[in-house]
Amino acid sequence: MDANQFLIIDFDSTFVKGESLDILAQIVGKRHPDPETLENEIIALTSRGMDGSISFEDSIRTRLQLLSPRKEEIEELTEILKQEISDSFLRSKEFIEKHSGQIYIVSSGFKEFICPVVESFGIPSERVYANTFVFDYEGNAIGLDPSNPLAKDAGKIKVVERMNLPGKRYVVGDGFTDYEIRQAGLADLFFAFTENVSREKVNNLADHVVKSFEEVLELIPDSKNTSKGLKVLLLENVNPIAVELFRDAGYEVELLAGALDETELSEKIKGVHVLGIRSKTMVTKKVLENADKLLAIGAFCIGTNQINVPACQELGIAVFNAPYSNTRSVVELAIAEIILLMRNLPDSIFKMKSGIWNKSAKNSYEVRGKKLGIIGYGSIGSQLSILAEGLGMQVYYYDVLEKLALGNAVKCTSLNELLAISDVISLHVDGRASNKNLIRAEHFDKMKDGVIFVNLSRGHVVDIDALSENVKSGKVRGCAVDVFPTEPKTNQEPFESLLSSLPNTILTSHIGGSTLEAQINIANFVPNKIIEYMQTGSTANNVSLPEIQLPKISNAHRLVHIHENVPGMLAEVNQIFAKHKINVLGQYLKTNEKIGYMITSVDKAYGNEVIEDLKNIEGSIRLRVLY
Ligand SMILES: NC(=O)C1=CN([C@@H]2O[C@H](COP(=O)(O)OP(=O)(O)OC[C@H]3O[C@@H](n4cnc5c(N)ncnc54)[C@H](O)[C@@H]3O)[C@@H](O)[C@H]2O)C=CC1
Ligand SMILES: O=C(O)C(=O)COP(=O)(O)O
Repeated sequence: MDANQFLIIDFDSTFVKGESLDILAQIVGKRHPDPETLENEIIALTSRGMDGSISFEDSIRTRLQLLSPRKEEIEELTEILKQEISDSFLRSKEFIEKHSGQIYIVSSGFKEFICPVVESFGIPSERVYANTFVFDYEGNAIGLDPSNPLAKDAGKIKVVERMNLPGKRYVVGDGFTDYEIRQAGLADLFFAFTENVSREKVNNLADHVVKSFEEVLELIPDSKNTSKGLKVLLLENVNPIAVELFRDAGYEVELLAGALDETELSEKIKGVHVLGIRSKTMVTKKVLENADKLLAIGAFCIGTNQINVPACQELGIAVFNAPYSNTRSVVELAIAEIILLMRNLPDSIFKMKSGIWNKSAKNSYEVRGKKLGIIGYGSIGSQLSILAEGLGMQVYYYDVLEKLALGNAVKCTSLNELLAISDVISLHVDGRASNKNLIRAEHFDKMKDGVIFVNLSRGHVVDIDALSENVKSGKVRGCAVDVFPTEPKTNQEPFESLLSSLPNTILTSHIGGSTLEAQINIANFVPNKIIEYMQTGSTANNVSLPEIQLPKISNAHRLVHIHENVPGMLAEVNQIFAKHKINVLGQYLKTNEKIGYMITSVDKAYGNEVIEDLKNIEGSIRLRVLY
């Protein structure tokens, strides 16, 4: 626990297992004419006071009048309570002793029996806020000190207000009066403690319902680690650096070597807050329907076509990728393959390995002076353009978007123009669905005879049957293919392709971006973006939500509200802040055609109702609270 964090703990049914006055009723009952009725009356009054159905003041006064305990009976109660400390508090004794300076007991019970119990945990009486008895001259408790705020309704609120603790305050208790502290905006979180008793009404109002004190400690958002309890699932052998980064940031990480299919992932995704994948894992609508906790997806690669991004957008899930981390690796492989294919080397390398010497210049050419046609002039295409020019190639490109021609590259105004002019064709379009079979039989017909064809983009972009036919016929003199319509999920699964037995053909196992440099770059880039998003709400570089870049917050809360982009949303949100008298420190809103992404920084004081009201606005998709 950080030095600026404070725990405010209730006593009855929280620190100890039972309700002190109920136990006292049993003790007093020994000298009472009708002990059973007395006990039942006390229990009923305690319970009604606890769940808020009668005022606390009435509940405690009536109970005291009924009991009128004697001093020695209170001492007997103290001894019983020492034996009745809640199990999880006993287990956490060392923690409590260590942090006792930040732990306060705030109870509507009585100091006379609370102090001796909690003192053994290192909590001194100065940090116990509770009522005190008023005794008559015979030693009978006849009332309670009326000047103590805890003797009245809303007493806990007054006490905590006066304590004025300088930092984050977390209230742990089982009763409505404990929740009231949070409701009054005087606590940052309220934990409904159910180890001994569970009150539905109170649980419904809590930030967290916990079964033990250890659970409270797990959930306390310590300022260095706001990610406790958040789960990250990483698939497809993402570089271990990513695992380290997430773990260092406090996440619980599971790393699997291969991809998962839709059914497997639909099961595995449950309870996961962050999913990390590469190009193989399909994040479909069905997977997303099962993703009950998912906040962000990291594509540890460039392409995001494997993710249903529109569905993520509708669900308010942020999707991040690494748009430039493996660009150079793909380009270098493309260059290498173009040179190998122009020299007709793949087959002769293979022959040498089988002991066949074939020194010949047949079908072997330099790349210098040849025309390279690049389809898709994005990051990879344009980088290839520069390197290929460095080798003396004449570059032509075609892109659906207007792109700046780098160096001496020449823009083609149509795909057909590029196909007809190029000696080498290299595909670098993205994997959007409409690019399925972008290159098919009719396009091969338009290419030069003896063309070299390279595809390092996505498998479904090329009609494999048509490519195979054209390699067989010699129309395509050589091809390199790194990506396939169907690829194995793991290195253990077999690979089959029509292209396997073709001449002058290089087949690689989707390793265009698989260099150590690229994988290290990606493993640093993606987790950092996701961690930043989770901590600050910044969506810079994400591909599903509107982009907002924000600094870290201190001494404030940030409420992230993702909603349908409908008119009046900003006004509705701000009406709720106004209604609850919330001070807005800063507000940022960005929309796209479908959704709005709004971040509001507020000062610390806000109650659970604000959250509920914001969630209930029609068109709300998701609400996150950042500390
Ligand atoms: N083999 C591998 O290991 C790798 C493959 N890739 C693939 O390469 C693709 C391209 O990567 P970047 O260049 O970084 O992406 P990018 O988004 O910067 O570039 C793609 C370009 O293709 C253009 N385009 C899309 N459809 C087109 C069409 N039908 N005709 C003409 N132009 C079209 C776009 O306008 C864009 O300029 C990725 O989306 C990914 O699928 C990326 C990295 C590694
Ligand atoms: O970056 C991309 O889009 C790729 O295709 C590389 O995918 P990978 O991470 O090697 O599965």
